[in-house]
Amino acid sequence: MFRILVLDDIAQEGIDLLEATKGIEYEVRTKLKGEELRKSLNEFDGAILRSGVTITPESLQGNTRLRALVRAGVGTDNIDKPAATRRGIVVMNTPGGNTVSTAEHTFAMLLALSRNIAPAHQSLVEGRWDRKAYMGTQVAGKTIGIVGMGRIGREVASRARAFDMKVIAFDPFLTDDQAESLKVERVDTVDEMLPLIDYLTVHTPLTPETKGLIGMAQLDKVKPGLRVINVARGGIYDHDALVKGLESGKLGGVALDVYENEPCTDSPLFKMPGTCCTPHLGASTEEAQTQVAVEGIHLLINYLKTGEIRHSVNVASLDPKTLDELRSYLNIAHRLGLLVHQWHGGGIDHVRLLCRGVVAGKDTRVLSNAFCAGLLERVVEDANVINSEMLLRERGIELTVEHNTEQGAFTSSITVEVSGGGKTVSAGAAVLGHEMPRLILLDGYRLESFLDGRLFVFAHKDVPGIIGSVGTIFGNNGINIAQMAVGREGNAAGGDAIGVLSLDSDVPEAVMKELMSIDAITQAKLIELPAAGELPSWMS
Ligand SMILES: NC(=O)C1=CN([C@@H]2O[C@H](COP(=O)(O)OP(=O)(O)OC[C@H]3O[C@@H](n4cnc5c(N)ncnc54)[C@H](O)[C@@H]3O)[C@@H](O)[C@H]2O)C=CC1
Ligand SMILES: O=C(O)C(=O)COP(=O)(O)O
Repeated sequence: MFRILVLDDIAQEGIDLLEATKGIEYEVRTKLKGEELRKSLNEFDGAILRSGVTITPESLQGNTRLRALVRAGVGTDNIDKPAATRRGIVVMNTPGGNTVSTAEHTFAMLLALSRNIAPAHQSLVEGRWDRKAYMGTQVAGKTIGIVGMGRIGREVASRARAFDMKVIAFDPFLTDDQAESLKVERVDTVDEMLPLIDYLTVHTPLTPETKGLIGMAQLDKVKPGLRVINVARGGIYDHDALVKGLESGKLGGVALDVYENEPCTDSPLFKMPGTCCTPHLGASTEEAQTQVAVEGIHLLINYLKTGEIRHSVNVASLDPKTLDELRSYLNIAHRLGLLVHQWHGGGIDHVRLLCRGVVAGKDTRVLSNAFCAGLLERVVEDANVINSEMLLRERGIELTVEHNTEQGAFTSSITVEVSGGGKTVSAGAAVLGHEMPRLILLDGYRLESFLDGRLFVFAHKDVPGIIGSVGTIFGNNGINIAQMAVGREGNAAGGDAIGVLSLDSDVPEAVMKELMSIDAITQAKLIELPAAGELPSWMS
């Protein structure tokens, strides 16, 4: 049974979906913050939220249960993503669901500003019939500047064109070809468009580059009377510059849907003429809310039940097809991580992963995540496929991933090498048949061994009788050997070799000592791997 927490008001259709899904329990707890939020998050496997709740590092402090946070909407700026990643929590959003509604709201604001809709309505509420005071401006023939030509920016552009407006756009990722096909004029900087435009609308996240995009300095560059609209994120326009711009007439109107601190009920702008403000309503339509709630709940349930990751903003996506194709390779990558961690046994500073054959052409980021999870799992509490690569890099461990799509002896194989403390160990694995993970390489020696359960690994001199001596000690102590593999240097006896025995039971300390006393053995270790067919919780 998975438990899901609904942290914000989401559409009933999303709640109905939770209700109808077997194996899911849910609770709605809105307006949570502080300690109450922290405690609640630790009682659930997944949570869904909108912009009404803020997930800080403190909200996730001590969390051992939560696996996924889904934003029913676009902006995930209210979720501390590094903190979530560190805790192994995948963060997903529903990017397309509210695009059209937000573009429509932008246009509603633009038209409301142009025709003084809000104050004119208010004048009637107050019993005044004053047509002269509310003379407007026609939008046809005017020029609009759009900063951010992503999903919403493009929808706004197409609506502006339908209103016979000229569109000038800035987005660092907008190419000339795209601009041509979108019928917009592309510019290289925001400053370039400022003297040319009658309206400015922004559709970017709040980033260090977009924060204060319109500030005091920009007021000197604008065409006087510019009307500005922000339905993206508070802070993109500098608040004081907006006030100053309206007072001086440099700005002819300000429409805001979003604020630096929300909820925001107290701003000098609300009372100024020439403004039109709404309380973050861009995505608040029945259509958008139904779509983001249903999609968000699907994302949560699919991740918890199958491991499928879509629209993640903090880890690589893992769609059902890729998950299916890679499942057995994720499994061996994870097992290799566990194996080399134990075989190396010391501090690691460099990790190398080589994907070879068919698998090298797939999404190897998830494979390296699975390997890193295995590598850290026994030393870092809660290391998993979501956070392990970040944890590895935070510990100053360098990770390199190489690909070679040429097939070797196997259709696909994964080889890993870890170094540190003057020691390097390596291991390779492949999947035989349908789902049989096999160790095919250890410290450069070719062999073929099981990659599960309890393994006794011993480096030794390839001299006659060594296998017999090891077998006798295990036999005398009632420890059954299920499978045995030996790899050695070249074809001749007498060199260095490595042996891997699969054991049916544990090896007591005293027996290990006895084994280590065999002269020809130079190094031996007992390695614990998941049982055959056992998958880590994040993959099952
Ligand atoms: N008011 C509301 O209720 C809603 C607000 N939003 C906000 O709208 C914004 C845009 O959403 P989408 O279009 O869906 O996102 P998107 O990711 O499709 O588009 C964002 C665009 O901004 C561009 N960009 C990033 N940095 C830039 C910069 N410094 N200068 C110019 N362009 C830059 C990106 O290249 C991208 O094309 C987001 O911040 C989102 O949170 C989204 C939905 C509802
Ligand atoms: O999707 C977004 O980024 C939004 O800003 C919409 O916010 P909301 O879900 O309406 O709180």
